[in-house]
Amino acid sequence: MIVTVTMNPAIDKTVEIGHLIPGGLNRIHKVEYDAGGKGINVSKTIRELGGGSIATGFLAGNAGRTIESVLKDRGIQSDFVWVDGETRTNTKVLEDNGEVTELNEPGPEITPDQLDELLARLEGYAGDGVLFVLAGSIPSGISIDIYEKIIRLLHKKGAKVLLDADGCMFRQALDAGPDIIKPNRAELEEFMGIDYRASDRDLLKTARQLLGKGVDTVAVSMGKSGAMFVRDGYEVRCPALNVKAHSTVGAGDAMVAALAYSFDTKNGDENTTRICMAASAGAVTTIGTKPPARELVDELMEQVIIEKIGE
Ligand SMILES: Nc1ncnc2c1ncn2[C@@H]1O[C@H](COP(=O)(O)OP(=O)(O)O)[C@@H](O)[C@H]1O
Ligand SMILES: O=P(O)(O)OC[C@H]1O[C@](O)(COP(=O)(O)O)[C@@H](O)[C@@H]1O
Repeated sequence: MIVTVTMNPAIDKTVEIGHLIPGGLNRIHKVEYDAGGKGINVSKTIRELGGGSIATGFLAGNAGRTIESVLKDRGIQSDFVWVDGETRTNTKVLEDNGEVTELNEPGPEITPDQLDELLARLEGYAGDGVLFVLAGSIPSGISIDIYEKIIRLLHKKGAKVLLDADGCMFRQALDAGPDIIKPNRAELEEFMGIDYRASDRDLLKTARQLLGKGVDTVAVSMGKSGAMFVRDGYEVRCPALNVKAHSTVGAGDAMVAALAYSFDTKNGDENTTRICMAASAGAVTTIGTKPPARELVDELMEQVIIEKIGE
């Protein structure tokens, strides 16, 4: 069983413009709305891949109701804690050259009781064979060590955790030894404390260090440069697939979904790598943050090139 946890869901509003003029008048020629937020995107992609998950976290207001009904329509079970205020809207400004500027809102305020309610629900789902996906930012009112706390809580119950977080939350959560992580290049560079582009060798070295902290699998996504998959006895690098890019927003979530789906279906290392590369490339071809269709993922899996990088 997979449980996705989205503490800070969002309606993703993708606006397409020719070229963004900061400080000027920008006319939008297309708008697309999606039920989003990292864990929710993961649940949507798992569904497309043919798997199932329960989506939980916090929802609020009209935007929250829209997200809940989208999930229902897609056949995804949801169990959110309802809070006051309004679930955020994240605006993605997509230019003709493919560049995306993201404006992500902070999200509603969460009270200690509401957080306790979510923790109780997570504990209720936890057990052997259950994978929790903890993904994305946290709304106000919640301290940055929350993922670390949740990982410890879930591990006590025998569950596994896939973490996709950035900044301090990522760093702090590592102390609890999440089982699978998917940092992107920038997140790993920030963790390494460097302000230049890390080489593949640097990224590999850091990924190996993370394995030493109790992490079982590190997937480092590197945008159009592909990805690296590192676990004990399996170290590979894959160039990105050649697809017609529309919006790269949601590509990372699709990779997380493929990792979770693979864990749940006990896919081997090579198949996991293939489906991660295919699902994430597929997500790049879709409009807004829509998940890729399974048929496309199957086609793309055939094109994945896996290069061994171990020394
Ligand atoms: N332009 C692209 N063409 C093909 N695949 C891409 C492209 N951009 C991203 N991807 C795929 O999506 C994965 C995740 O993208 P990335 O931008 O690293 O993640 P995130 O969305 O978390 O920042 C990459 O590892 C790659 O497989
Ligand atoms: O919780 P955060 O870090 O603000 O991120 C939320 C945003 O990330 C997304 O899930 C996309 O993430 P990726 O591009 O990393 O896959 C959007 O749907 C959402 O608006």
